[in-house]
Amino acid sequence: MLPTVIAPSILSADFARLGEEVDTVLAAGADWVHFDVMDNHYVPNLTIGPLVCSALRKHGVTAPIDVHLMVSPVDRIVGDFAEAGATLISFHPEASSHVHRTIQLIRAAGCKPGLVLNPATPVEVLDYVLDELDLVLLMSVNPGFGGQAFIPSALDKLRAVRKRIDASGRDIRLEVDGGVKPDNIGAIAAAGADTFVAGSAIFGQPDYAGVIARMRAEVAAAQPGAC
Ligand SMILES: O=C(CO)[C@H](O)[C@H](O)COP(=O)(O)O
Ligand SMILES: [Fe+2]
Repeated sequence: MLPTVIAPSILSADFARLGEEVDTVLAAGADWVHFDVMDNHYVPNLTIGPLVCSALRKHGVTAPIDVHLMVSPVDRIVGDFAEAGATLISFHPEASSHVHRTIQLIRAAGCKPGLVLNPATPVEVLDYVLDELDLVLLMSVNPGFGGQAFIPSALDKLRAVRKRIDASGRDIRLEVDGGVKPDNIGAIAAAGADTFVAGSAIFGQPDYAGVIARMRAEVAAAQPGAC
């Protein structure tokens, strides 16, 4: 199992103080910044784009920026995010006419590619492309909004994807996104996730360091050997 990554979703941060919020959450022990891009087309919400990613880099953020593109069509925006300083770029297969090509586009732009599975997207979408990926992002809510409840069937799906990743023999991260909280992260970790997105659970209360520490402790208890 790869080392645990906690990736706070800035969707739930105070956008009026975004640089400060990101500094604070990283100082509180977060590993990555999860950056949700919504286009009011693929999902019924509109958020932030490459300008904001680049502004965070200019502000001095050096942590990995984990860009989750909920944008259709996706290809045209990949280069803009690579230039803006994205580290990882994940996209939904439904938003690409040629999934393999989009993965190559992300890698050629110098970023790590991830494929996102919605709650109703079958795991077979990973057939033929898993070996090309650095990350599988499994949605445990329908994309578009923060603060939704974790969909329990995501646990079985995590186990199924974990098996495929282990069988591949490659260091592919398994990230879970949506409704992750200190009281369910242990079960999520036990099902095979190593990378945890949490928005409202972290930014929704004042002690970011306390929540992150609790999450790490729950993961460590569920996955002996994880840190
Ligand atoms: O991709 C997302 C929504 O589409 C967000 O990353 C996700 O919902 C995180 O927020 P929360 O932890 O509050 O559920
Ligand atoms: Fe996300």
